[in-house]
Amino acid sequence: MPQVKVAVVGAGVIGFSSAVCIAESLPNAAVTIIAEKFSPDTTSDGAAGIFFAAEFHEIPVERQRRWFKDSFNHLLQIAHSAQAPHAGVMLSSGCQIFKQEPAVKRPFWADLVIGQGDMSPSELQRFPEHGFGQVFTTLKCECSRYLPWLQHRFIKAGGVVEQRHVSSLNELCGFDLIVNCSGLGSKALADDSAVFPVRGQVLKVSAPWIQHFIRDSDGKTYIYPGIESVTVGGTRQEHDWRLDIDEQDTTGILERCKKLEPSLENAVVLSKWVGLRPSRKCPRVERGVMKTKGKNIPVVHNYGHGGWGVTLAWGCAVDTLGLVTQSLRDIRPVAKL
Ligand SMILES: Cc1cc2nc3c(=O)[nH]c(=O)nc-3n(C[C@H](O)[C@H](O)[C@H](O)COP(=O)(O)OP(=O)(O)OC[C@H]3O[C@@H](n4cnc5c(N)ncnc54)[C@H](O)[C@@H]3O)c2cc1C
Ligand SMILES: O=C(O)CCC(=O)C(=O)O
Repeated sequence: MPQVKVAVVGAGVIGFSSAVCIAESLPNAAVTIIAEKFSPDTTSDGAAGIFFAAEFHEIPVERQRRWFKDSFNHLLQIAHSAQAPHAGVMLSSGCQIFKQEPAVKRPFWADLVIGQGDMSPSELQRFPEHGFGQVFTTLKCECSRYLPWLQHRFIKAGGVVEQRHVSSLNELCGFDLIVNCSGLGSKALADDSAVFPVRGQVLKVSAPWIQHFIRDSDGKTYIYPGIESVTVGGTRQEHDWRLDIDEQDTTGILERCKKLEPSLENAVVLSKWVGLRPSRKCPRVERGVMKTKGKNIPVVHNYGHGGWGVTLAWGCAVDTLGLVTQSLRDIRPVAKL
């Protein structure tokens, strides 16, 4: 019989990863995921889902390496299994190109992906405006498949799913512990003014001959072949809440991407999409407490992953599980978890 009631707010890649980790690891926790939007309507659903990350300067790099490594190794196992197409996970090889050689040539995750190395001058000839590049094989996780797959796993582990808007975490005072994975919603739910949107527009095109990804290091031009289509992007517009398609952005994306991959001239545009990255100076993965109706309810926050939520989701979920376990030990020291 479950002894502790846990609410996870948010059904994007951060919420579902956390909920699955908790439900599968703590058999005595009854876990309910509560969210306004589920797949296919979350921000996570539209992400290209490439495993890549920028460094957050306020978080120890070792912690970020652990997030990346835990995520990468977990999804690599899925990529090498028969579950891969169902989960939307695949290996993806390609290059990141730079106008000039960067000051930091090796990102913190360089040795955690596969076969990272510098491009040779002859490989770079394809990109006359770029003077430096790196090739590597990483993962791509398409959340429009991954989220339903995680939901299935969550329900199999005894999890319960509830669709509704939460106006305040106080509404959840019937639970013993709350895990807040509400992304941009944390601006209101956690009263966190540091959370802001970074608007991103991408297109999905049909171009099955494109097999390798290309990313300009400015983060605004990328071509990511996926399971059924190629994602081309993008934009990074800070504090921009517009969710409608901007046709000027569409034109700019196609022009920039065709400069890197001229054969896109023959691609057919299948769809256009805008998402708001739940951004913050750095993600918040930490314990807090909510005082309500004379009770202290532990809250574990896991939000604010900006443009890297798919990449960091499993690693942050493992950290979240650790924080949940510590919090439950504080409130139920003798209970079996
Ligand atoms: C164009 C674009 C491309 C991207 N590409 C990549 C990529 O290639 N690789 C990568 O790693 N990342 C990428 N990202 C970033 C990634 O999409 C995000 O970091 C990730 O989706 C964040 O996940 P999340 O679960 O925190 O948020 P979301 O997916 O936004 O989920 C938030 C959840 O919280 C719920 N919620 C919020 N407020 C409330 C409330 N008050 N009541 C109830 N429910 C609430 C929502 O309904 C939703 O279920 C991209 C983003 C964009 C926009
Ligand atoms: O930046 C990238 O290369 C991948 C896409 C992404 O993470 C984003 O647009 O947020």
